[in-house]
Amino acid sequence: MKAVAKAHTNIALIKYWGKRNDELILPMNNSLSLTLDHFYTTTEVQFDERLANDMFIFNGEQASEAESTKISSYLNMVRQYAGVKRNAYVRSINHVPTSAGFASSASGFAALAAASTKALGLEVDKKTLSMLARQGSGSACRSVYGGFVEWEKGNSDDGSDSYAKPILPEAEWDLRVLSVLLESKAKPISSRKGMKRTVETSAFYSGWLKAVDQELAEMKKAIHTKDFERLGEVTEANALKMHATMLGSQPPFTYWQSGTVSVMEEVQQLREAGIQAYFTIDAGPNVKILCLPEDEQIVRDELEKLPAVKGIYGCRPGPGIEYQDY
Ligand SMILES: O=C(O)C[C@@](O)(CF)CCOP(=O)(O)OP(=O)(O)O
Repeated sequence: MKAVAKAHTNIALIKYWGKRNDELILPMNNSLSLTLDHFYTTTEVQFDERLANDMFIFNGEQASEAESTKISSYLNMVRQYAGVKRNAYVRSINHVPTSAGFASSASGFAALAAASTKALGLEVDKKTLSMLARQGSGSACRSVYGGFVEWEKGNSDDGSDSYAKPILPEAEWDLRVLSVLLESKAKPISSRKGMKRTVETSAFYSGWLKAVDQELAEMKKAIHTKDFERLGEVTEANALKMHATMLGSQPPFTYWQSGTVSVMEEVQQLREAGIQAYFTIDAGPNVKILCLPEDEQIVRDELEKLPAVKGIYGCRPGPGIEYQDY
């Protein structure tokens, strides 16, 4: 059987930063994200007993050795879950401007989880799909739903209570997320490595955990009351706390570059001029800016003046996983 699924990227507003179980990808804290419309992955999966081994075509090319190993071990987990041994043909296309600074692992593993289970004829509910996607990459579990989504960290050792749940559908609040692409020099430390070093060595990690639940509660209140100013304030404060934990790690590290800081300063100046713009930053130098639709153009105009800005991609709240006919 063959199946095709489409999953969108998401941007965390309350960050997932730190695991309590590396193997099952179980987080230390709850996180909350917004699924985006523009950036997505479409993945086709076909299981066929005639295949001698798994085959991957990624963005039209044979996947690298490292990529193939990663996907194959993920498919082994799905095969074990389904009780089958057949190999698979996987064709994935990332509609994410490769350098846009949006990690495509979230949309990639969400689409792979959906297409592989569907290709095996499994009817999995969204909770199960979220738990399967989580085992590919933590943030992928949130892309199962559209709009605002919370990832419940869970407390069990087997991860059976660690999955995403919808908070507010994408059609309910029309915001903008501008992904600002900066000239990035060094290859940042991967989020997986970065969070591991932080959990194991950071002098500030306990402060992160102490603050995050309160910030999450404040953000959920801001979403339910559509208080954009509060949403932005909490988003920015949470991102800064996450990045502060890295500065307290051994050895210390940061993803920020001079261009990152120049965008942060511009956002502060926009607010002083009365424009409601707020930033968040993930495991890389690029910055994502939250603003209201009516302010998108002025925010773009000001950011484009910055020498470090190489591109700006505008996104709106996007949908959850979709299966495609073929
Ligand atoms: O997205 C967020 O909540 C915050 C971050 O982007 C901050 F940078 C981390 C995402 O980590 P991910 O790539 O999911 O890690 P994995 O589970 O080790 O694969």
